[in-house]
Amino acid sequence: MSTDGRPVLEVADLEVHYGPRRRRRRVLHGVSLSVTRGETVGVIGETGSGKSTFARAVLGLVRASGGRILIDGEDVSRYSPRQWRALRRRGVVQYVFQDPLRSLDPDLPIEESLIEPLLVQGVGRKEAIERGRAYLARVRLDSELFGRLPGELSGGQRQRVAVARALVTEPALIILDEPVSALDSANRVGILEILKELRGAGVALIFISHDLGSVAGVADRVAVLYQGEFVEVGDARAVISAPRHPYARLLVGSAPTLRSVAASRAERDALRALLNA
Ligand SMILES: Nc1ncnc2c1ncn2[C@@H]1O[C@H](COP(=O)(O)OP(=O)(O)OP(=O)(O)O)[C@@H](O)[C@H]1O
Repeated sequence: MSTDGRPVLEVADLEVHYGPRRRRRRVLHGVSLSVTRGETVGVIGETGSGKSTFARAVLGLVRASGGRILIDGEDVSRYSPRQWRALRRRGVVQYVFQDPLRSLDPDLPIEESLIEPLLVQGVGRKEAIERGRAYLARVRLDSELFGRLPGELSGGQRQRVAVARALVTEPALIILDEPVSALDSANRVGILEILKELRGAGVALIFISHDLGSVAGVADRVAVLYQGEFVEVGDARAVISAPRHPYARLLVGSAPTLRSVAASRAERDALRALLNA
């Protein structure tokens, strides 16, 4: 891991509410997290705990009702929707969703999808293609697939393209919201390996999942979200081997990917190898 200790993301006392005034409901409460360059932080929690809301707030897709968000040193807390759009377009912060079709234009060949953010940034087409291809190779996508439409790829291949697309602008921070949840076990392990490799590249990653097993081998630190609050944040190995908060203990004790009979032996072995590497 290469980290210079400088926070790429600083979130302090974040509050998010949903709903109109009288039925206003608090979904995130006093959430604080800081992520440094080259660091991967896993955010885990059960369904409805507020994981996606956290991601959406950091991407400016939902408005925070309180607290502060600093991205690469810039206070974005009071940004207007237009400023947020400009920030996302600059490619400083990128995202990968569970369903890669959400981040890829179904009518654009994948190579075009990949170079689009670079063209928006003013990079010339020739250089954009070169850089795009380099990232597709990095996520181990066969060059004969570059001209295909997203619908002509498998789910795992599409997710590799989405990861390459997130990387191509060399962002400071990538937020991955359940990036492997929809994949079969072979593709899941493939994407986890790629994410692990990224740790050495200086990019900060936030890896959101309900599944501790997926996060375990990739994250340096783990933050456990419970009913809209981080109840435990710490070194991944420490949280996994000796969780302190009762809810974290429950999560660790029932981590499905590491324990369930539904997970194949090959998947469990591969995850253990990642965990021990
Ligand atoms: N746009 C919205 N308007 C109102 N309530 C919402 C909205 N989006 C999410 N919620 C509610 O906020 C809470 C947190 O949702 P969120 O999607 O952040 O949870 P999550 O931890 O990502 O869950 P999952 O793992 O199922 O995706 C849930 O109770 C959800 O119903």
